Amino acid sequence: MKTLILASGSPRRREIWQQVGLEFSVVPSSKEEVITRQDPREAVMELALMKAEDIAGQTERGSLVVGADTVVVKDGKILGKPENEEDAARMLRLLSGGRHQICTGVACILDGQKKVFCEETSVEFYDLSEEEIKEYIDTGEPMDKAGGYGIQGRAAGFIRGIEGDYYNVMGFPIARFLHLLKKWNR
Ligand SMILES: Cc1cn([C@H]2C[C@H](O)[C@@H](COP(=O)(O)OP(=O)(O)OP(=O)(O)O)O2)c(=O)[nH]c1=O
Repeated sequence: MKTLILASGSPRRREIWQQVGLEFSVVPSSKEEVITRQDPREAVMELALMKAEDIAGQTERGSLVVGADTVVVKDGKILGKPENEEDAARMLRLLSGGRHQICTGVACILDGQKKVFCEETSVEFYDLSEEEIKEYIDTGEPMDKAGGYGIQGRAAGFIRGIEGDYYNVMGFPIARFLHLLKKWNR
């Protein structure tokens, strides 16, 4: 097995990798995330690749470096992490009572070889009252998460349904990644 490096500071991604028994090191990229593309799939793949390239330049041969980036997409518009509590409330109001998508881009680099993909999951929210939104923001949970919520936390109570990979919503499509690794090792 190659040396695996997770180029992400996200505690959720670390948990998911640990859950499936991967052995890896964490080396987060400190590159600033600037979304320049309108197309969400292109945007997350570009950012994931930027994070992986940043770390791949500092690693030894034989290291597989993996970067990822997650955004929420509502009516074609990208929602990243909220800038402040008011921004989080705006995002949650937008997501209330409807369906949105989560796009996670994943970029893998091994000795200059690159593989990049994007996984999409659809999530539907129940209607949220202003009081629920305020209470949720008061927990502090929305602030470091795309779209202002965490499906793995209290926002579990907002979810009417989900179509696709749950772990993709949490920030990393683990099964598709492992499938890619198996094919790569052949
Ligand atoms: C929608 C949603 C997002 N998130 C999180 C996953 C990601 O950590 C975060 C999106 O931010 P990202 O910019 O993808 O990742 P990050 O800043 O946490 O880490 P790094 O840049 O070092 O790779 O939102 C959840 O944890 N649960 C959810 O339900």
